[in-house]
Amino acid sequence: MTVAVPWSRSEFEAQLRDRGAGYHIHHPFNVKMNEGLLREDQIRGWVANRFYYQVNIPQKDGAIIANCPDRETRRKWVRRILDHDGWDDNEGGIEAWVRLGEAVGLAREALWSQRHVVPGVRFAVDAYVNFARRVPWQEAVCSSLTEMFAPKIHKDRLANWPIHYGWIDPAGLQYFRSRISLAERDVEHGLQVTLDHFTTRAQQERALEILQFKLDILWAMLDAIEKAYP
Ligand SMILES: O=C(O)c1cc(C(=O)O)c2c(n1)C(=O)C(=O)c1cc(C(=O)O)[nH]c1-2
Repeated sequence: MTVAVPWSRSEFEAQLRDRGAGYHIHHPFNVKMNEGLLREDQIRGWVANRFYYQVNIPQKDGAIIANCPDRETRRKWVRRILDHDGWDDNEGGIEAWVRLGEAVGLAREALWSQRHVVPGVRFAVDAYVNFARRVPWQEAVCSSLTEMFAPKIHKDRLANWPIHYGWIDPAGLQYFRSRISLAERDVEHGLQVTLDHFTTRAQQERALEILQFKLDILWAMLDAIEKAYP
């Protein structure tokens, strides 16, 4: 039996980055959003449904920490929880998302009630959190690497929403602005863990499968949102 040679670190990273072709930036609903083709109720539907992702991210990151015996990793990973939940005077990403909601005409209570969250979005997000709970922490870290592709999607929104959606107060877009540098920092750490841990060719291929699983979660969310707001 021949055993495939592992990819070099840089080739492995290139393979991971190639998976960006399947990122939800290319989903028809996101393409329409970016081109200014969505109605107000469709934008509101997306914001209300994505809130379910936002509020679950800290629980997902808490699950990774709960499974991780390495103090150095935990010291870095815990920042992600604070980024979303906030601390002291920093209101955090979840509150910034609520402000985005208000800017598109959704009451704070409408977001927090989660009454607009459709089943497909709930199932997809829950699958992500449950994955992080049950797999080795390095695999859960790997699943966060869709964030490699997120700065571009945030930048697109910052560039295009003010042009196409004049009815949205640009101050509401602060969440997207804040995520660009945070995502870059997160990816640097997540990639380092992934490149260090998945070293045999079989493990590297497993990492690509994990990344695809996460890409599918994001894609399935937009499928469900697109269907709910035709
Ligand atoms: O708006 C987006 O398209 C998008 C995508 C992703 C992603 O790729 O998972 C994240 C975010 N935003 C985001 O804001 C965020 O905080 C975040 C955390 C994570 C993660 O997997 O830990 N992904 C993402």
